[in-house]
Amino acid sequence: MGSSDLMPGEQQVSAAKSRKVIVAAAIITEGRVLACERSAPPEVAGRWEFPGGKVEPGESDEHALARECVEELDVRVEVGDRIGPDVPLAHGRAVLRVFAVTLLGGDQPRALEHTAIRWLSADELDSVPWLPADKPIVAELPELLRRSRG
Ligand SMILES: Nc1nc2c([nH]c(=O)n2[C@H]2C[C@H](O)[C@@H](COP(=O)(O)OP(=O)(O)OP(=O)(O)O)O2)c(=O)[nH]1
Repeated sequence: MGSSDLMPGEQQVSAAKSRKVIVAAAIITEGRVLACERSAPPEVAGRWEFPGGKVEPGESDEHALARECVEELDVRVEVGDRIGPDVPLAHGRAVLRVFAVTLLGGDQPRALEHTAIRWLSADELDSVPWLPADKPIVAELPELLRRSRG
């Protein structure tokens, strides 16, 4: 059955199911968040983001996030609350979903896939060129960072 055979409500459910979710981690430690400079592809290289990637079929958001943090930064993490809304990407075919994350076991991130990584305080959030979709998430961070200073 093609999507044109579906009733309008069913089409919405079908669209939501096929929408890819990109999960990303705002890793927060002592009032700072980890920002990562993309190395590829060329159209986004040099822009800054939160580490993360696509949720694979059958995988939970939390599992995908933990997997990406190991692959990209070689760190173990505990996944906390969502930050901000789902942000539409790629003409609505994907969404960016960001979670607050903390490091486990004293692990220290290493840039295995990024050009550079940098810990930013609330006052430094505007010092890097974020990917456009990250801006509404970054706007939520000053409050969270102040609270994490303890
Ligand atoms: N990881 C990540 N991707 C983001 C952010 N903001 C944003 O617009 N994106 C976009 C860039 C990419 O088009 C897409 C994620 O692609 P990706 O290369 O990180 O993930 P992937 O799972 O396809 O790749 P990989 O980890 O398997 O190499 O989402 C962000 O903060 N973090």
